[in-house]
Amino acid sequence: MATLFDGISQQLDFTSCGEEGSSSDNSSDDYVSRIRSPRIRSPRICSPRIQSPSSACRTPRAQRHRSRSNTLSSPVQCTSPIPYTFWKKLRLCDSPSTPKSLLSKSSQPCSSTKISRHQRALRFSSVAANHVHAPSVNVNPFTPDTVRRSSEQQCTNSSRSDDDEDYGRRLKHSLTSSEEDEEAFLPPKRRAVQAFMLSRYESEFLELECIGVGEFGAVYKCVKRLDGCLYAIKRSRRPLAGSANEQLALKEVYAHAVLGHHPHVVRYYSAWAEDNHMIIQNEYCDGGSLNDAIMKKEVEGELFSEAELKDLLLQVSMGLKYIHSSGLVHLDIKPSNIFICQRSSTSAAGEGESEEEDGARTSAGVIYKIGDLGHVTSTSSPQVEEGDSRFLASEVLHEDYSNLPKADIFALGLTVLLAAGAPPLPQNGDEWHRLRKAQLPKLPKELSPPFKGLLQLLLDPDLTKRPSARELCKDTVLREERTGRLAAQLRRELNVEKFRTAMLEKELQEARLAAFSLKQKLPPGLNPSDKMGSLPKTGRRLVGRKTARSISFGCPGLGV
Ligand SMILES: Nc1ncnc2c1ncn2[C@@H]1O[C@H](COP(=O)(O)OP(=O)(O)OP(=O)(O)O)[C@@H](O)[C@H]1O
Ligand SMILES: [Mg+2]
Repeated sequence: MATLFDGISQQLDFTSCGEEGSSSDNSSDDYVSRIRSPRIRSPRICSPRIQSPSSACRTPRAQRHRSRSNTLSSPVQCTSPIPYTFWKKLRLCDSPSTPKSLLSKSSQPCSSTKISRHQRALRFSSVAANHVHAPSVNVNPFTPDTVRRSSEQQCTNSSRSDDDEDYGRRLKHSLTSSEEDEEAFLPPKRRAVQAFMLSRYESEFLELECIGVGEFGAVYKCVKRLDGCLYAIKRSRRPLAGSANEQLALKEVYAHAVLGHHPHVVRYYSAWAEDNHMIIQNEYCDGGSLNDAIMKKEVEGELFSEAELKDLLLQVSMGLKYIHSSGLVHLDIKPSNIFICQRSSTSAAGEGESEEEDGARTSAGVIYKIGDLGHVTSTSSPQVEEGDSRFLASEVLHEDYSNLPKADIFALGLTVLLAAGAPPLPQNGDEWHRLRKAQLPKLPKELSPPFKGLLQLLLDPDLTKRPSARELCKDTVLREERTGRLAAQLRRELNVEKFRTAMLEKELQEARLAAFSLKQKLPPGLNPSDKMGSLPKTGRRLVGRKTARSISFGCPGLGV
């Protein structure tokens, strides 16, 4: 996030921030038509549900994966940095094409006169006032309040039919009576993801490159014009309003917003809808995805060491522990949804960071973060949209949602096996079933029996035997590496302190000897201690005669 973009000189020109009513050559129509031109053509995707292991695993995801290579190569998607002449027009302040200026124009169509600061403020407040009447506000289903209310609702009202009309009526009531706020937490008519802002994306960000294409859309590495930091901006592939994908997009935003900051969860900054596309601004992870790292190792003929694999498992477990403790489950854990930050930055440290996370930060210089929250759902009232069938636990396939966190643990086990060099996972067939019986695939390098045993446990068909994320964080097999590293670090620090103490003792000894010989050489009556009065003769001490006197020779804290 904090990396400065230095290849292109940024122009944040505040000097001409000015009068939005002033004339300009730039036509806003031209601008709007430009931003409306679709960037991405997506292939058709069929129904997302999985019915049985054999047919199932040919999920839309599988098709998406196949189509990804095609889409990746499309030059249309990977927009290169906007030419200078183009983005110069999109600067924050003086462009007539910014959302702000377009807003002003629309609210005062015939004005070509300059607008005073005061007038402008009034105009904006009247625009805001108009929006006070806008009725629809999304209800985030993952906030603790909503989860509590919806489960209470389920208990007390299990027989009630929740048809749309009913929700509409309740939502209407909730808007008219503050006492009926409770009602607003029932499933509302959602605010559609629609174009209600002009291109904030282009005015606030400079697109550098396309860094990934997935089910949801394309992800771009961008620099924010205002703060100069890098972000990953995820943009939905196709217009979303009313589409099934709208739900996925909203889920991702809801989950991010509720989760807040954690060192092992990709950080979320903002989200908005633009030209019917959902746009999500996330932390940019400079090491790419774990999938990229695995492929790179494969190409180079290298393997993750067992210590690295344990570190991966431990870090992702910490992220999962956080997600699960928030009453949510990820349901799409896989290498392409785990991101890597190479730097050991302070941004890795998040709120509520505990000792174990602190350890993660200082360990190997690589921080793993869970991303892509498009499948997140709550554990108490799950709405399951199965993720990639290759990583799907069989209980989820059989619609047993009683312990969904353990499905994440299962997927994490397979993720670590892939990092350990396992062959590509099957989407169905015998091998698919063997993995669900905890039969590990052949690995290019044997793992130690305790670690292998732990991985086997993660895949256990009896989900109660799979350790929870919390238990994994404490597991001695995973922590021994870290404990060993910590012990070595402490040993180094101890040695430094010992050396420092020895040096101080030596200096002290020399100083005492020097003082003693000086005292010997001086004639009686010229004893410096007498002159300075700091060392009165024993017989003359009036106070503290029985206590030993200490003298400092420039070694603070060390008494003689
Ligand atoms: N924060 C990020 N930092 C760096 N790269 C990212 C980031 N977010 C996404 N990417 C890249 O974009 C790819 C797709 O992102 P993401 O998984 O969020 O989208 P998706 O459409 O849900 O993908 P999929 O369908 O494969 O799960 C990732 O595999 C990764 O290569
Ligand atoms: Mg993904």
